[in-house]
Amino acid sequence: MLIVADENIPLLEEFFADFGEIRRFPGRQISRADVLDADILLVRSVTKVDRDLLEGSAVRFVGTCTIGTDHLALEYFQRAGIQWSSAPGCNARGVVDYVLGSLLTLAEIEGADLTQRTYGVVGVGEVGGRLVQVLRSLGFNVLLCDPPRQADEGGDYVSLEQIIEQCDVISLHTPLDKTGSDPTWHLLDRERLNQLKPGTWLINASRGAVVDNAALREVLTRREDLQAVLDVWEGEPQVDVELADLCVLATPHIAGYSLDGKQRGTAQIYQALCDYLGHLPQVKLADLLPAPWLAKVELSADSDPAWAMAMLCRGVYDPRRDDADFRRSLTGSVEEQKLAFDGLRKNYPIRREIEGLAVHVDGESVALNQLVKALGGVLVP
Ligand SMILES: NC(=O)c1ccc[n+]([C@@H]2O[C@H](COP(=O)([O-])OP(=O)(O)OC[C@H]3O[C@@H](n4cnc5c(N)ncnc54)[C@H](O)[C@@H]3O)[C@@H](O)[C@H]2O)c1
Ligand SMILES: O=C(O)[C@H](O)[C@H](O)COP(=O)(O)O
Repeated sequence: MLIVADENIPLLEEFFADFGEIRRFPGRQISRADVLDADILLVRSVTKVDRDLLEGSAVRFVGTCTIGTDHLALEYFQRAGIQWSSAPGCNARGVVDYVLGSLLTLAEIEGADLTQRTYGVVGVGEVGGRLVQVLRSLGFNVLLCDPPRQADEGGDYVSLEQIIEQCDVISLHTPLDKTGSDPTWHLLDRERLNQLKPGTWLINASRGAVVDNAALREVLTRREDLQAVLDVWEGEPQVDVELADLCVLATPHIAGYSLDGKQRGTAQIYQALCDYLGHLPQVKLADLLPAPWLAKVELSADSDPAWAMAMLCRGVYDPRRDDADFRRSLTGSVEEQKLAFDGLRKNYPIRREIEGLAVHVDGESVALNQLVKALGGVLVP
């Protein structure tokens, strides 16, 4: 069996070597010729997998080791009888950690109290759902917007208009969808961006085109009260440098790039391929994931909870480093910038997740115990 794979998929050898030959290519360059004889195609988000790529090839299974599926032509797969799988939720926690780190930076710059703000989560699926859970467990006021879920399940949802009207912080977690009953392409268009409440913080770690980037640049230029954090960009790997300059944090689509998230993505596609082929899975992620460098944190029971939150989150992950690396890369020619965007992602440093962090609180503190649990940490004796 021939497997063609994006070279940036971690643990390819460990998970897939037993199935046959693996040929690796840079994800953006996988071509018709490369996949012609392949049985299996394994990609990440940067490979557009459509009829142009696959027609006439032997590919019968496509696995994307990512949450997003906007790079896959799913209707064509169905017509052509090609099985596929994505990796739902694999790196959702990494995105939550990114949002938490961004909130800490925004609060520091603005002198704001995170407990006093109203949060709007737009898209309450794998990522948004986990984010809502963490924010609410921290005692924050959170409004939810998810028209498809609202239509299916009813419940405690508000409209995007209400989010824009009432929220101090808006975090976007929808898929990128140009069609359907609730399209998200330019969900935040010029009109909606202009309506943002004074002082709104806007975070986009979903897909670049969920926000009209040109309109955002124009609005941020006029309105100094707004603060934006962007991890994703229209036209990646090319980035609007002026827009990046206007953002508080700007990063090269790495919100979900925890080691755990990336390896989980591979493991989920391995499981899906085993199901497709009727194989009994032999490889377990738990045997491959290394122990985290930060093994355990000790907090004194009289620590200030706001300080403790910053320590715990930033001790595991602080997006300011990614922001600094990215900004340094935005100085060369457009071609150099595009290469740097991919280079920063390819050579991304090891980063782990807050969930599962072992924390010992030395003494009695209900507030600290609640904080650790809210962040997903594990209280240890
Ligand atoms: N930056 C990163 O590194 C990174 C990492 C992981 C995921 N993502 C992206 O984040 C997004 C969310 O991922 P997910 O796993 O939570 O997806 P998901 O499919 O689990 O959840 C998306 C939610 O958005 C809702 N939704 C759809 N259209 C909507 C609309 N018009 N308004 C409001 N809500 C709408 C859906 O009903 C669903 O509940 C995706 O675009 C994904 O590609 C980015
Ligand atoms: O959709 C996803 O899972 C994320 O956006 C993921 O971080 C994309 O990473 P890439 O496939 O571009 O390496």
